[in-house]
Amino acid sequence: MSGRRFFVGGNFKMNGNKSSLDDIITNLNTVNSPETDVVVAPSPLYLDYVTNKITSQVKVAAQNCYKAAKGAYTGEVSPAMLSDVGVNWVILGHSERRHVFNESNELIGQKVKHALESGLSVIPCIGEKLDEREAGVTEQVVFEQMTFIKDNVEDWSKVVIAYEPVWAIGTGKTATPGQAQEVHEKLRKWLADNVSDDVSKSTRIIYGGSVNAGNCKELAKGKDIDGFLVGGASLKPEFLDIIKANA
Ligand SMILES: O=C(CO)COP(=O)(O)O
Repeated sequence: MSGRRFFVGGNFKMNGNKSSLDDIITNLNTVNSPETDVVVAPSPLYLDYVTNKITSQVKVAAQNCYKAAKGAYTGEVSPAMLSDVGVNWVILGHSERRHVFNESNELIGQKVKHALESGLSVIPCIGEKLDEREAGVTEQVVFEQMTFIKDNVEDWSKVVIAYEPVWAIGTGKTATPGQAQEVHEKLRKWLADNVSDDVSKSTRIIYGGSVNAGNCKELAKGKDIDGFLVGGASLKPEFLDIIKANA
């Protein structure tokens, strides 16, 4: 056993309203998986709503935040504001932030730094696009993304890395357990070589990209796969099965 607690995140993306969130919360409030960390990330508008209704066994994350505590940044949310409403986790550098909203490695690094300094735990996301995988540069891409993250982290106990190959997100095309494990193993070695053995052994690396109730058990067998970041299936009752994938 690795000693790394299984971790399952649900990224609701820009989905849900009060009524559908109520259904999801009712379902999640039946969760009984004390050995697993469960975190859900609703739209920022509903963070307070979900935080107030969900069982304390499930933590709440933001899907993004800015790199400053306050100021003239129209439309942005700060880590200080998240803490103020009881949200202690944030996803940063998600593929949609990188590729739809053009967030750079530099900006993501700055956000990671500020969020950690503000006391949040972070889930930085990395992953290659299809053309990059086909060109054989997956490692190069994810290692470069990791470098910008690493340079901004002091306390790795507050970091869960999410490997999400862009070509597997929302496409129904999951990485095979072998493909996912291969990259996770390389990322763990990268952590050993570039940070420390301790950090490599203790940091959770979770997989995201079309995870569902049908494929989660096989994926969870990968020795370097410490859980999942789930999109579409986290909005459905099957999310509970994914939470129990390693049981
Ligand atoms: O982007 C994801 C989670 O952050 C994955 O999304 P899907 O599970 O919908 O492919």
